[in-house]
Amino acid sequence: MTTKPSFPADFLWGAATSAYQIEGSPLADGAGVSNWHRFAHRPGTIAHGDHGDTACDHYRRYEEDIQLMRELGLQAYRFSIAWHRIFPEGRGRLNPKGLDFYLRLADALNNAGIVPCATLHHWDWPAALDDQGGWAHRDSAQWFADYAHTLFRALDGRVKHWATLNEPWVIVHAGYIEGAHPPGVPAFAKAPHAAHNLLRGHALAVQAFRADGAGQIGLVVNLEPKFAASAKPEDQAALARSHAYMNRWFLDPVFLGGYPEEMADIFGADWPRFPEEDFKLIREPFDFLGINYYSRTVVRDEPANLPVRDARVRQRAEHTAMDWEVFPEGLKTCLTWVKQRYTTLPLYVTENGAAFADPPAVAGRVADPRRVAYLRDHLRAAHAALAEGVDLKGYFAWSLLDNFEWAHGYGKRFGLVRVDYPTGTRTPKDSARFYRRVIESRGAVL
Ligand SMILES: OC[C@@H]1[C@@H](O)[C@H](O)[C@@H](O)c2nc(CNc3ccccc3)cn21
Repeated sequence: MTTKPSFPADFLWGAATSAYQIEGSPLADGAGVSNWHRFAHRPGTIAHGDHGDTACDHYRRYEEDIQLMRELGLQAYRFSIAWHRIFPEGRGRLNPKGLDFYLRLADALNNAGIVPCATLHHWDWPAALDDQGGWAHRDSAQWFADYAHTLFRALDGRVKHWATLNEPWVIVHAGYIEGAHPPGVPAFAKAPHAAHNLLRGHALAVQAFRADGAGQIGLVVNLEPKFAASAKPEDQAALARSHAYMNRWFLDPVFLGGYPEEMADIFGADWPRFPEEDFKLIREPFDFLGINYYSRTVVRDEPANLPVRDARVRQRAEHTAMDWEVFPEGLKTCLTWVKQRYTTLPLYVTENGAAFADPPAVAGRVADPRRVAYLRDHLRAAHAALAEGVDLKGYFAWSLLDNFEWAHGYGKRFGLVRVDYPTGTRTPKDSARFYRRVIESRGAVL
C-alpha cells in the first residue's frame, strides 16, 4: 500500500509568468523600448512573426487574472518586473507610472491573499542597456543593483519574496552564444564576461536588499540533469563538459567560490582571468534557491559541436511540444544534487511545466490529460525529494497562462489556463482543476 503524498502545511503553491511573455502594452505609460520589444520586431527572429505587443494583455487584465488565480486556489504568484517600465533608459530617470503598475499588482495580490513573488529580471530590460554594452559591460552589475535597490524601497511592505535573476544561463547561452535572444548577435568571447557580471549584479542586489529590503531574496537557475549516452571515455568527458556548462557554471561560483575547470576547456583562450575580489562578492549569501526544471538530456561526444563539443541523444520516451523528454525523476535528481553538492538553503521549484498541443476550449473545458500526468508525476518526484530531506518550500507551475514562448512565439502552450488570441479569452484547462485539487488536498490526490 503506497502512502499518499502529503506536503507540509506551509508549502507554498503557486504559478509563474514573466513580464514580456504576458503583459503586452510594451510602451504604455512612459515605458522605454525593451530589448525584447526591439528584438521581436526584427523580422525573422520569432516564429510566425509573433511579438509581445498584446501577449495576454495582462497589463490591462491583471485584476481578471488575479481572480483566476483565486479560482485556482493559488497561494502565491511568481511574476517579473519589466525594468524598462521603471527606468525607460535603463538608469537615471524613474518612470512613476511604470512603477505604479507593480504597486497596483502587488496590492491586488495581497488583497486576494496571494503572496507576490517578484523576479527583478526575467530577460527583458531597456534596449538602451544593450546599446551600452549589455551584460558584457562590467558596469551592468551596478546598473542592475541600482534598479533593484529602487524596487526594494518602492515595493517595501508589498513584496517580501524576491528573486534577482531568472536563469542567467539562458541570458548568456541564448543571448551571447547562440544569438537566439537579445542582443541577438553571437559574441562568444563576451559570454564569460556577461555571466560574470550577471553574478556580480546578483550579489550587489542582495547587498542592497540587506541594506534596504525586507523579506527573502534568492536566485533562480535552470537545471537539467545530464546523462552520458555510453560508458566510452569520450562520452563521459562530454557529460562532464555539458553538466559544467549548464548546471555548474553559475552555482559553483555562488556556493563554492570559483568556476568549473571545464569552462576554460570550453572557452579556451576566450576564458578570462577574473579578479579574486569578484569571487568574494559573488559568494554573498542569499536566502533561497529557485530551481526551474523541465527535462533531462542524454549526451554524447561531438567534437564539431562548439563550444561544448556535445550532442543530444534523443531518447525513446514521451516528449513535449518543445521536444523535451518527459523525465519526472529528473526533478528529484536536481533537488537532491543541489542539497548534496551546494547548500541546505530552502529550495523552491520556481518553474515546472510542459507545452502540449492542447485542443481548443469546448463548452468551457480544455482537455489536457498529458499536462495533468506531467504535473502529477513531477509533483510526486518533488514529494520524494522532500521525503529524502530536501528543504523544499514551494512549487510554481509554469505557467499560469498560455503566453509568448520567446523565439517560439504563441505556438507553444504551457498554461494551466488557455488563452485564445487575439480575444484573450481565458479558459482554465483540466490541469488547472487538477492543480487546485492538489493544493486543496496538500498532495493527497497525487
Ligand atoms: O520554455 C518554457 C519556460 C519559459 O517560458 C520561461 O520564461 C523560462 O524561465 C524557461 N526556462 C526554461 C528552462 N530553461 C531553458 C533551457 C534551455 C533553453 C531554454 C530554456 C523553460 N522556460
